[in-house]
Amino acid sequence: MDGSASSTTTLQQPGPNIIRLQQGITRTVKPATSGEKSFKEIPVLDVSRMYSEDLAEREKLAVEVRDAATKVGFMQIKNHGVPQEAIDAAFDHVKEFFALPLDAKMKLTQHQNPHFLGYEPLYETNVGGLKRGDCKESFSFAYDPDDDPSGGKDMPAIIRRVSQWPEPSVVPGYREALVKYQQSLLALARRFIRIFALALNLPEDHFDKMVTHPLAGVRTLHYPPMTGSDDQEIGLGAHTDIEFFTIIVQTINKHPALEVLNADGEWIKLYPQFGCFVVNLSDMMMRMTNDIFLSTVHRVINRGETDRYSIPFFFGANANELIEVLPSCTSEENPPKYEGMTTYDHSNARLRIARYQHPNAKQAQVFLPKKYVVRKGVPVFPEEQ
Ligand SMILES: O=C(O)CCC(=O)C(=O)O
Ligand SMILES: [Fe+2]
Repeated sequence: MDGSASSTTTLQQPGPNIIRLQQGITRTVKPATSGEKSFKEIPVLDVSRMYSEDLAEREKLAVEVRDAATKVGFMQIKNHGVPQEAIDAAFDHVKEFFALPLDAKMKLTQHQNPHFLGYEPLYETNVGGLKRGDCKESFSFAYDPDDDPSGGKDMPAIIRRVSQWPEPSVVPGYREALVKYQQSLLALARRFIRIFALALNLPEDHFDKMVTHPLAGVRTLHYPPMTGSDDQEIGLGAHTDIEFFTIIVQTINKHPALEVLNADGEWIKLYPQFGCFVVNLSDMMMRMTNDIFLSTVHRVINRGETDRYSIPFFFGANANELIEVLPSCTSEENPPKYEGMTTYDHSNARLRIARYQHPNAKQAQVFLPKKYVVRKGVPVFPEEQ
């Protein structure tokens, strides 16, 4: 699904400090040498200032975001403006859905959807290359321009992803509650990306035209308590996410479950605070910023006896947008490390590797035809029109 966990993989270690993830991505985790200590906790930011009329307030927040983005790649955000009722309603319906018998859920299997949308049962992915794999089940749905009151109009049909939903009688109100939650998160993400623009020394509206029909998919997740006493399963193995950033809400259980890898190779537990979202930067953000902003490796382990639920919202640019390294992130000593790439090509490649059991994963990759590629809404290859 859009921007979802790259369900990456295997912690093989070719060298003592190199983590090799499934997509051929490696992360070097080495003790910080610059005198600056690697992070030991995840910062909490009060983001109410993004709604301030006062630019100076928004800029102060941008400084904090830049600090978290360059040092940690993760943050918790409080006072984000999403009503608690929308969150509660989403969780109520998510719990009801996952409590259905397996055959009812399998009617929505991702294998019958070309865009990897729908239901994925326990152990379908195996991010860590373990004997049993990832002890989680999920349901994913995509951005639908018809549900977006503030955008969607210029979305080419070729990049539209159609979701599958349960019949309304199966879990009454499921689709409505989740789409409502998605809309709230979309509004939040469009606001928050303006703070990222400031944090990157860009005009505040720099990204606005790039997120008019964005990747804004949602994945609902259920992690039952892990059963095995061995270490042959995990909730979700170590990976990085795909798009610009992910916004996660989670049930708060006795044992924290989400863990974030620091530069010393230590797994730092994220203690979720009530009323906060977790925001983690993802690979397209890291690529666009020439590795200045970090897309940090993370994993989930559900210890204890309680079921855990979480709802990540994956936010990326319009799929037909060409993403290039930002000039504000380069210099003579630090030239661009990456070529431009559309969000479409980037995400599809990643999803296919992660969902290796999906029938489409084996077909040759399809790239977005050049005539659809835009830079802030303007065709990049007008001669192809
Ligand atoms: O369940 C969580 O808290 C995190 C899930 C996650 O990392 C993902 O879906 O990419
Ligand atoms: Fe993730």
